[in-house]
Amino acid sequence: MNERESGGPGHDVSGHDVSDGYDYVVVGGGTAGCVLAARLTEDPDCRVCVIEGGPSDVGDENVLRLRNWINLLESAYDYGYTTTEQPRGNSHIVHSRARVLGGCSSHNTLISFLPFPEDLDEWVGMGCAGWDPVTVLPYRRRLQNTIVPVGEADRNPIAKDFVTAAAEALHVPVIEDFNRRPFPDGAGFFSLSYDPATNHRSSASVAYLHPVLDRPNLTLKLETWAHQLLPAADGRLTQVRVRYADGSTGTVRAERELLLCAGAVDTPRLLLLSGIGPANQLRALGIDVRADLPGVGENLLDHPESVIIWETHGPLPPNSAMDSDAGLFVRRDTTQPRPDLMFHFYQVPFTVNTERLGYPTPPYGVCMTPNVPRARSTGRLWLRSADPAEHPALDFRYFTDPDGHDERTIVEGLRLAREVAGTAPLRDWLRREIAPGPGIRSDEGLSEYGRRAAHTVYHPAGTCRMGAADDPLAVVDPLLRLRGQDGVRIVDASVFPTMPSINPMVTVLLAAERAADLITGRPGPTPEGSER
Ligand SMILES: Cc1cc2nc3c(=O)[nH]c(=O)nc-3n(C[C@H](O)[C@H](O)[C@H](O)COP(=O)(O)OP(=O)(O)OC[C@H]3O[C@@H](n4cnc5c(N)ncnc54)[C@H](O)[C@@H]3O)c2cc1C
Repeated sequence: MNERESGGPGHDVSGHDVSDGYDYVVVGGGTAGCVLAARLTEDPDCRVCVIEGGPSDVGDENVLRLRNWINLLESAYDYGYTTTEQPRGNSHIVHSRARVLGGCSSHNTLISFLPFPEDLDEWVGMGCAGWDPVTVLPYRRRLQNTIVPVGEADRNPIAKDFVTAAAEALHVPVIEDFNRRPFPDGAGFFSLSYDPATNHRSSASVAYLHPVLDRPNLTLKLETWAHQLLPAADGRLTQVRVRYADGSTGTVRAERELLLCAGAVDTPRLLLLSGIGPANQLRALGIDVRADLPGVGENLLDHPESVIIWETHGPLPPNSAMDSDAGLFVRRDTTQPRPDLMFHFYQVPFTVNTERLGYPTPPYGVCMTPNVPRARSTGRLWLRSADPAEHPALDFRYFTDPDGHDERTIVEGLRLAREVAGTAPLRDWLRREIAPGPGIRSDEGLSEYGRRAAHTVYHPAGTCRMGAADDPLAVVDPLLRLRGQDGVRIVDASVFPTMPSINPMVTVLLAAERAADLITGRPGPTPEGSER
């Protein structure tokens, strides 16, 4: 498997990879990469190579068992990116990104929401023709993941009581299936990509790759790190330099296209290391500029959240799918059709950020994590050096939007969380509020606490955004082709021009399904009038 290079950078080399080549080389066997690899190898004559930095998930119960997700954070399955100093937020957030086949769909919580039609309308408004809801949402019928509402046996009594209390306190409906139709607000158990009988993931890897691993036209190169894109002899950018697990290096060539699916941190990182990005930044690091694309690494999006924690009167019943099985959507701006505040309810106390601020960890507890569905603060990512091993800098610029929308959303979220907690039947489980504590009630106090205890919902996106030809920060066109370079497309969360209001994994899956059609020319699914 580990072919050694026999030529220099920028030239064809005579190793196995380059002489044989593949039709498509998928860089990153993550959420989007698994979809593409499975779809493209449906044609037995199409040879596909997947380069994945992490190990296989096949037979690995650590990964496959959904409820173990929290133990994968900051483990050997995690690249563990950090942030730059966040003057108005929390500088200590670790941005977990999965290092395993299936990518983040192999270590996330698999909450599965379709994007709202208006989320996709926004993309069209940003110049992304062809990404309208009528075209994109019917791809839900192509998704191979098993997406189901949390199973009855996994519905913990306290989570049920949270749903009842939230609906009662905030006058929102209880929603049985969040994916049935668009909703302005509501409380309920989430839909998850999992098997309720076994608690096994229905990740992109499980759903798309496991069934086709024996296809002779599919090659997986695991624990293999892509660190530079190179042109082939014809000038097309279709070669990629890789480092194998044993430290040897090689070059892998795509005869048709390179498909970058390394995610919202590593796809722009790879482009920058290949001399594609803001020219001044690259020159300052001594990297030869191949293309001045100012948008690479810009538009770093996320869903920021905060946390409010209660101690419970005693231990909770143990059943759960993944400890955050229910949630709440609130629409504060009633002129809008979509919610503008979301909560996850955790039946465990999530104290990683509050402990650092000096709050105690209760023996038994729960928390709510209000988040900002369409945050207005955007950040950027850049290389710290030309060393491919050094992590890039991630500056999310949390809570810096000039009109204070993001901070206000968190403050109002903390207040609404207290209303829910004060409502029966949830109220009867709770002994006392641990963080921020009942003494903190002013807007200023709640904002200060909410921002310092803030976390991420782990949804970075947008760093190679898709856009029209006249968008100076667009990195790919609406066909996902890298601007100004022949032979490369990007298919992952980095192409999102704006953040969908919901947890984004299904949007990544839909985008990858659509990308497979864009690549092969296969027609998309027929539109339906009432998709969802
Ligand atoms: C802890 C956590 C919880 C989350 N929970 C949810 C949730 O419940 N619901 C939801 O909708 N979203 C959730 N998300 C977000 C969601 O999982 C991601 O947005 C989505 O999976 C991203 O898909 P992707 O294809 O863009 O990237 P990824 O799935 O991250 O795939 C990137 C792949 O590329 C590989 N790679 C990266 N760089 C290289 C390189 N240079 N060479 C070779 N391989 C490389 C990585 O190993 C990885 O496998 C969560 C994320 C995390 C981290």
